[in-house]
Amino acid sequence: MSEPVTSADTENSTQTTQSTQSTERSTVSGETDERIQQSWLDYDFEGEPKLASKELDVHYGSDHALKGISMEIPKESVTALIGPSGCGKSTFLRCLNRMNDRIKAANVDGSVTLDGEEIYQDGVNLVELRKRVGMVFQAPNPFPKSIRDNIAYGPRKHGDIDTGLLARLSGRKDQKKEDEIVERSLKQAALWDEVKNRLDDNALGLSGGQQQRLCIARCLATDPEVILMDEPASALDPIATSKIEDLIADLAENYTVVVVTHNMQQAARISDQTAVFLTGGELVEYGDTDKIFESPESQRVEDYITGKFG
Ligand SMILES: Nc1ncnc2c1ncn2[C@@H]1O[C@H](COP(=O)(O)OP(=O)(O)OP(=O)(O)O)[C@@H](O)[C@H]1O
Repeated sequence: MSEPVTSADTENSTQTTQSTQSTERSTVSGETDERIQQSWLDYDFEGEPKLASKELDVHYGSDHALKGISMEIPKESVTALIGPSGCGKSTFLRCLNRMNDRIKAANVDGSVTLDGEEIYQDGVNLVELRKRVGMVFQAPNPFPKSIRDNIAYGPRKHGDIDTGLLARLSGRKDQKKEDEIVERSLKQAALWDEVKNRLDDNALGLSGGQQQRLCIARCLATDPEVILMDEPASALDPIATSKIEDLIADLAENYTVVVVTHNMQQAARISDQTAVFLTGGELVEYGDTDKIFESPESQRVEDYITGKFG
């Protein structure tokens, strides 16, 4: 097991030994504060982790946004990342498919592995990585193209659908493959029945909830293994939100889903495990969702989930 890298506060020092590796005492604002150094790498689950971060630090210039995050994410499950605004949830999510590489000020140190392979090593093909680890954003962002073109865009770009001259001239076979991918992806995203008769309409004509399911279908079309979702339902009404939540539960049967949410009830409803980040970019607690919400180890986590701050 690797070294403890993340610290967390508790007042009730009844922590299980499962994730506690050493303790030290310090005084904060005159009050006794038990600081516990913890590694969340030993969160106990069956099988190999799909993703693992080790001692992951992110700076934006001099701003230390994530501090020594170590955790393992089980495959084919839903992992929720919760915590107050600015605690680094989105930053952590973006580390999992190297989207932070696109942010000039971002400096990432530490390790992230996908199926045991380091994604921060030289020579990693970022297009291939982001095909395996897809992403869905907060605001639905369909391309201003037809529903069909939105779904087929990725597979065409990755060469899963041949768009070369020969394919275009011989036509039918390639069209059949495209039709199959479009239908499969829309069905997986629970949108097929609503759009099957208007695949050539502009995607911007769909409702917000439909657009978000289209974006999920677009992500699924390239056959990812992991789906990262950054507050995928925060812009949607309750009915559309409930459809997205049902969809996330279904997707977890075949995909590893990591979802950032501000909504704690949503995290409790949809996730198998929950990671609680708190101000300062620390991962304070990580474990089974039921345990986190019913009997967290950390007083700070309890205060956060009971609404005392955040
Ligand atoms: N592109 C960026 N450039 C500079 N600083 C950034 C950038 N993105 C995030 N930060 C900073 O990093 C810290 C963590 O931000 P992040 O967006 O990851 O938090 P979050 O928990 O997802 O917040 P929210 O819930 O409000 O979306 C914040 O202090 C934020 O200001």
